[in-house]
Amino acid sequence: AQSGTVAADPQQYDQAYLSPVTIGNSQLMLDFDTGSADLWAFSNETPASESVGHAKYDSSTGTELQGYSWSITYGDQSGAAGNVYADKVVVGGVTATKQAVEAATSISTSFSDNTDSDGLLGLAFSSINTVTPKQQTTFFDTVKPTLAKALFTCDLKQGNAGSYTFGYIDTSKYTGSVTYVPVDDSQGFWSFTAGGYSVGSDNATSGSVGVSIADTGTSLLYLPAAVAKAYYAKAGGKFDNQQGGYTLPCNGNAPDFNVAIGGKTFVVPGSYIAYAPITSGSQTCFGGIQANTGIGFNIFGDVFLKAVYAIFDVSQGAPRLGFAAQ
Ligand SMILES: O=C([C@@H]1CCCNC1)N1CCCCC1
Repeated sequence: AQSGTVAADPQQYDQAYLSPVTIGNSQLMLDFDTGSADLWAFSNETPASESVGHAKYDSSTGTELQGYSWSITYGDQSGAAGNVYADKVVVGGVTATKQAVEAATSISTSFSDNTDSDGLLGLAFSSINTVTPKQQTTFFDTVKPTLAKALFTCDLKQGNAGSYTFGYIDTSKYTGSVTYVPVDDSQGFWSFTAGGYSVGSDNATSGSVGVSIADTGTSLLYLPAAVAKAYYAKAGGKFDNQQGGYTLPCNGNAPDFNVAIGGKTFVVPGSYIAYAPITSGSQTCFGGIQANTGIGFNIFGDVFLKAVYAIFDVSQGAPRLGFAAQ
């Protein structure tokens, strides 16, 4: 049975985390994304003008799936599209001998401009994979039958390299016990329900955060508008239309955000929520907590995930998420 671990290296401000992946004879840095289900990469089929500074998948090592294509648009309206190959994919020593690899023939500017990332490796449920005419499986679903345990874990860190594991839980990576909650995979996401919250030392959790997805590919923590408002009222922040979200002082006094999941309270340090100066050198920071307006559910992105050890587990049949303090 297979198991393995791979580094998750943070970009500036932990905007995304990139991991080395070997596809055929190509080595690329991919953004592991539990909020989508396509493995796509810059490739020899991507226009040179769109792939400056990127490592590319050389599809000559793959077997083209004739007549297959893919096209994905993300929540921020970025996207990509192209052709499909079956090829060998190795992640941290775990091998998928025939993984659907989606070679990009067109890519939106936000991906072309981010030269740290050579593509995405989707880890949501394969039910939202975009390949047509025959939907393909994610890397995790492809290797799942061969894994020691049908699970993967995520250990992201603030400003430091973290890791993903496949097939095993690294008990040295967390403190205390793991709290498991049921996952509703009906929309293709790792969706769970979060409970009460509190701000700072005020430990009387109140309200209910509600339906949320765990999304390693999203930088921030998107919460109900009322919760975001309550946080920034205590943090001395404000909604800044010009910045397109809440901002707050970078002065190190941002309060923690506490949220109950499965009856256990998890703490997001205030230092994670004073996310980044709005412009270099500014004393005003863009907030790591923002309102989920227009999304319809909460997104527990990297601002939350780097505060915990997370286990994405289908070993029990029904999918579940495990969270532990780190
Ligand atoms: O496009 C996304 C995200 C974008 C960032 C990377 N993860 C996937 N979605 C998740 C939230 C609901 C809408 C779709």
